[in-house]
Amino acid sequence: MITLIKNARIITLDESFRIIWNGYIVVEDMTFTRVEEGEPDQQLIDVADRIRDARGEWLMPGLYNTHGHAAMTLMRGYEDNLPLDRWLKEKIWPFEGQLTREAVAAGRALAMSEMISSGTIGFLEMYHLYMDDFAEEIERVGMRAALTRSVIGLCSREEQDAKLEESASFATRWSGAAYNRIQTMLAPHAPYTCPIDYIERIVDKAEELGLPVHMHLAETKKEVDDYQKIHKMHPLDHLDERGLLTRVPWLFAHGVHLEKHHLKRMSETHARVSHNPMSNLKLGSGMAPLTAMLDQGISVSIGCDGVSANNTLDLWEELRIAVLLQKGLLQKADALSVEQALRMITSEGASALQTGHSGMIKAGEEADFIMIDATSPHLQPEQHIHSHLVYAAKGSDVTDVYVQGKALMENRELLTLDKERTRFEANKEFADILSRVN
Ligand SMILES: CSC[C@H]1O[C@@H](n2cnc3c(O)ncnc32)[C@H](O)[C@@H]1O
Ligand SMILES: [Zn+2]
Repeated sequence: MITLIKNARIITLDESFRIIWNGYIVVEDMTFTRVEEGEPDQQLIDVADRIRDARGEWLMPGLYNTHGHAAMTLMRGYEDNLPLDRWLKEKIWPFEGQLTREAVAAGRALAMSEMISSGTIGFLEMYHLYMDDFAEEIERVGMRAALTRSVIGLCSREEQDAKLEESASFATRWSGAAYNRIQTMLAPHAPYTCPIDYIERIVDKAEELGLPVHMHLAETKKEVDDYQKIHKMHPLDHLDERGLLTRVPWLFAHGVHLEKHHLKRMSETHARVSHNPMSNLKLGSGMAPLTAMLDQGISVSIGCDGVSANNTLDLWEELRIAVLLQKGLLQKADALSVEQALRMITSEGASALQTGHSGMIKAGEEADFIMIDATSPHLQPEQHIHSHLVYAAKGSDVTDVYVQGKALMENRELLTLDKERTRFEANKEFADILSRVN
């Protein structure tokens, strides 16, 4: 199957960061075979099975959301004013205790629907319920994902081991599935819910299986202060003292309360960070030192976290708040470039998920791309497209989403999810749980 899309503005976000102002792409099965400037020749037109005129729409890499809990879309607006520890203990965990298999599925369908609609093609999922169901659904829907069956270790040694075993067997089962669109990691929830010995056993297992490890880290000051009182050190120093930072590739979520020496160590050990500014603001957790992380050479990508702490899965909004926060906080108008910003939601996100995609538009790469309606007033004049993507674009500007050459959305219509049914199920399941939890 050969698809030709012509008359597109191609925002490659490749190593050269070039824009092809009028060009075309050729997709053969799952792969870009040509990404070129100008008009396609007649020979190409003759062999193409499908030709589409993009009429100047912008064509760019899909976005990556590198930390989240998809089922939590069901809890959108459920609690807006509590800090993390009280939010978890008083609201989230009791609600999650009531989640049925159907409710989890409804929340996840809603999350995927929201992500695809706004141009996100890949995401990291950290959760503990019905992960096989989710993997099967992602395979069917066509997104990319790094999946973790996460564990909380506040239980007996036997229970900890059983959870780790379940986590590892899930990871082994799904690693590389769906033509490599699905990858897996192990994921202790956080240092305050997983004793260090347990984290060490998780790292042992990850090392044995060749998997990365994902964990919430230093999200709130309270959590770090409490940890210091008990262990006399910061959680990251504790991981380092045990030699755990160098044994596996780490992807930490948050990293709000870190000192300079932590950033240096993270850089030295190639730890990655998923920066979640909206969640950190909404839960009153603070603001992560994003610019300092980038200055240290740390690979930083962006995550929306659970919707109940955000309250959307719109990565455009998330990126904008990330950039503006740094500028305001540092009183530095050039704190971050648009190139650094866009890489965080594309190539850095792709590398964090480890699905083997570069997150760039180029020949030879798997054909993942999104298209953006460039006719809206807020994207004019069109000259500074990179700037518009960071400072003006919205999720609703995205019209088309393709992964491995397959359309997940065309002309704003979702093709692998039923939007109306998803909406209905989410409302039904939320109402059902609410009647039991309150
Ligand atoms: C078992 S991992 C999934 C678990 O994590 C909880 N959670 C959601 N958001 C956050 C956050 O920002 N920090 C810490 N924990 C969080 C939630 O209960 C999920 O079920
Ligand atoms: Zn989280």
